[in-house]
Amino acid sequence: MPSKADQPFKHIGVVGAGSMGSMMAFAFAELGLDVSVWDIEFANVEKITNMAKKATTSKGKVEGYTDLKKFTQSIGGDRKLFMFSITHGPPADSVLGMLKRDLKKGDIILDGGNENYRRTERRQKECKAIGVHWIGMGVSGGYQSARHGPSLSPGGDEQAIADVMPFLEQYAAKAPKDGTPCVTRIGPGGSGHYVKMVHNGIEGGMLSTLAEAWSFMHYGMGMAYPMIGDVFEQWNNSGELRKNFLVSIGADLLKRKKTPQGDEKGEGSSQANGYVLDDVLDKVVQDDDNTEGTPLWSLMEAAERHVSCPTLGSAHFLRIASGNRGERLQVAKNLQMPAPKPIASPMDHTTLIEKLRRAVYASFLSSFCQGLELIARASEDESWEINMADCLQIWRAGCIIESEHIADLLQPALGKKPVMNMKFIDTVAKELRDNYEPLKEVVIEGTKADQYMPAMSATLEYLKYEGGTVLPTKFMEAQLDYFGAHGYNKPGVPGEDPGPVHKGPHHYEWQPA
Ligand SMILES: NC(=O)C1=CN([C@@H]2O[C@H](COP(=O)(O)OP(=O)(O)OC[C@H]3O[C@@H](n4cnc5c(N)ncnc54)[C@H](OP(=O)(O)O)[C@@H]3O)[C@@H](O)[C@H]2O)C=CC1
Ligand SMILES: O=C(CO)[C@H](O)[C@H](O)COP(=O)(O)O
Repeated sequence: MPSKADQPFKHIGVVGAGSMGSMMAFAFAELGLDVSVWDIEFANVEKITNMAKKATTSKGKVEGYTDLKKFTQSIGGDRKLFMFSITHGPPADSVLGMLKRDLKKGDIILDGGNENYRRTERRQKECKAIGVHWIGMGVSGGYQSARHGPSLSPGGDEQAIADVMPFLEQYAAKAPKDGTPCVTRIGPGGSGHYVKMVHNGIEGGMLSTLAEAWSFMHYGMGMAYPMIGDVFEQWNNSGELRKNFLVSIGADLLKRKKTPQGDEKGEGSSQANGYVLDDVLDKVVQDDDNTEGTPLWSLMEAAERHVSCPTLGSAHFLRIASGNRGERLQVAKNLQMPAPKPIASPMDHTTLIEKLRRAVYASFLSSFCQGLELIARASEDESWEINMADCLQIWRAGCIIESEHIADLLQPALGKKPVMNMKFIDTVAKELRDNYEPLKEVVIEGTKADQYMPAMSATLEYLKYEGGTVLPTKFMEAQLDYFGAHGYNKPGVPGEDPGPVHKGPHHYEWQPA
């Protein structure tokens, strides 16, 4: 890892003092950089200025600005370095528009927001015209990692990224096994934001899977929160789900009791002895208010690039249905669906929990397979030459999808050449095959008890049809030919079975028009 002396930037401008931007500012100051922070809201700037007064570990200064010109002028050095951390889309465009007049040739802007890669590429072109480098950089791990070291996926100009790499390597999370910084140049253009988008798509599949497992244990097996927390803790300690970030925070979350004082803002305060989780409603709304877009973009990309990502898709549609609770409650009155009920399984408790663990693993691994296949497809289409093993390396720490066993399984099996279908890899296929039966049993038990299992059941179907040899699409293809003369291929005919992915030469006149 480079020393601080190799780091050419001594000052950085952070654009946006939200949850992420403010935490990044203090992390940079701790690394010894002077930090100027700009935010459109005076209250945000005031907050960060007050925090800076109390910060004891900062080696550099942290100063806040609402005046953009004063902000840029405050940043020292021949070349200015910025970190954008604001809401994607028009907000980021409008701030770049205002900032542009104060930028000079050679300046570098790292966009640490979750931005759509096409917009990133547009901004790269706009900035290139004035000699400025716009680097689309995924920053993963939420505000805690932003403060202590996230997983970073920069994409864009090779030299500009090489110039900031010593700084990024200092800032990034370090892989627990060997201390390697969880950052690498992903590739040109919008590839860095693309990889972060897919990271969040995988994250969506995993979040839904784990929520389904929690619900299965709580509503299906009658287990209290701390008991489920113990199960998650055991899962996280060893085996296929070991050192898994979402499983580990799940264990912590399930044991968090309310206290008379609550947190520093009084949230979670109660004189009674409940759990903080009791206060959380079943509404995920960030897709509705358009502040986040990554899982949605992942799905749009999957559909457009013809990559089958049903675990990510089902997870996302659950989220969408959850957001409009008002509508849902109205529908509930009409649909009269049975509520999840206790699971009446012949399996004993320990056996069922073990099957559930393996079902969760199958769904997690399938989420990775789907996401990685999307990266491989995009890398080929866009000529990005993404090293897929590098993606696993940067996901080893500091990020939400951190999963030690999955990284140990996938990283050695991947390399520079994109693997278009992860199930071609024998070790991956074996793991999926070995965990198919427990996944099936869990989905059956859950479905019989009206449990919610969108991601897990989508994974089950995915495993079946991805390697299926007698799919029902035989009948679908015939119907398509019946009403649309779409043409079909014939079984056993050389050049047709399996043949290329082309329209078949045969049409049967089922019903003359
Ligand atoms: N939270 C997370 O876990 C992660 C978030 N990200 C990404 O980081 C970025 C920041 O997220 P986060 O800190 O969570 O979000 P916050 O909502 O806390 O911060 C958003 C920032 O964007 C600013 N902003 C919004 N609209 C405008 C506008 N029109 N003009 C100028 N500034 C504007 C906000 O300013 P103000 O408050 O003054 O309106 C605020 O500083 C987003 O792109 C997000 O997708 C990436 C990884 C993880
Ligand atoms: O980027 C993130 C984590 O990786 C952020 O937490 C983001 O807010 C998650 O939102 P979404 O699920 O909508 O992507």
